[in-house]
Amino acid sequence: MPVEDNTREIESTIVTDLRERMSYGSYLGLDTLLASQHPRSEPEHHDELLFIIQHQTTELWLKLVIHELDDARRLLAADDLGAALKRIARVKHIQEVLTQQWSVLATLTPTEYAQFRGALANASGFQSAQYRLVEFALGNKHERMLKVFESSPDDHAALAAELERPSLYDEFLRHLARRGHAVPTAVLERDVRKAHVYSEELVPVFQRIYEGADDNWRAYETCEELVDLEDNFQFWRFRHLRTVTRTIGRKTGTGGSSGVDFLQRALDLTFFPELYAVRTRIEE
Ligand code: HEM
Ligand SMILES: N[C@@H](CC(=O)c1ccccc1NC=O)C(=O)O
Repeated sequence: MPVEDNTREIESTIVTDLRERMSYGSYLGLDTLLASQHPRSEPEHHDELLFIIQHQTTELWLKLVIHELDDARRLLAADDLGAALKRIARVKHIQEVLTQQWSVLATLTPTEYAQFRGALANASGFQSAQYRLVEFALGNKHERMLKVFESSPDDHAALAAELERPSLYDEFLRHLARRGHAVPTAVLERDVRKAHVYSEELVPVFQRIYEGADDNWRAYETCEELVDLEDNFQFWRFRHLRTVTRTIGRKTGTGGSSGVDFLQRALDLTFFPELYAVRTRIEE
């Protein structure tokens, strides 16, 4: 039943004196967070705030993705597959939010973007340290990507450390080997500083897991979670590519790349190639 004045009574027990107490804003650090949007266009272009917030929200979610992937790797190394799966499931949901979020930026027309693009100078998403950390954590290592971070020592150090760490896939494959699966030695002893490359000998390992799913349920489930993760990552890359195409066409990127052609080539990259290869071998 709607009340007459259409106003909710503020209950008398509600805490209103926050002088000596921790508040919502102080807990969340909102003074810093909400003072961190600095449009560069002059006079300020209305749509630059959208552009900044779209990137900042992405970076916040990427921070959580890194946190979850770090813990998923720790749990895989401890052979705790069930807990690792929970972390991966959360990452999948974040990826879905990030992919959906492109529709907000798609409200930016090419004309509007052109009016403040100059203010971005040579800044580019290519310089996102957290995005590169996630790519590395998933196994798309590329040492030369570090060069662009030489001017920010903390980011450079974080990426250099990540380059040396086994990826999520490396940890899963090591776990499978400990459980008696015939993961090739060359795969287990690979140089983790390099991108994972397709191993023909690894496919039968997954074939056995898929054929005997009932006996390897957790491993089977993890395989499927990883496929979801890679699919989701590609969906994000695709939406980025389409947004770039509709916003700047075939212009070169502010980061110096060819633009859409460069981004298109990222769609040929794969994190877990054997998990896709095994599908061809599933008996009918
Ligand atoms: C109108 C919006 C956007 C345009 C026109 C655009 C354009 C581009 C272009 C041309 C590149 C290639 C590098 C370069 O030369 O600059 C690039 C890379 C990249 N952008 Fe964007 N971008 C947009 C929005 C975003 C957003 C919202 C994010 C989220 C953080 C983002 C993240 C990235 C990342 C991570 C890369 C590197 C991709 C890779 O290495 O494969 N971009 N972008
Ligand atoms: N590379 C984009 C500029 C851009 O999108 C951007 C600029 C500054 C900070 C983040 C960005 N996002 C993704 O590349 C362009 O060429 O228009």
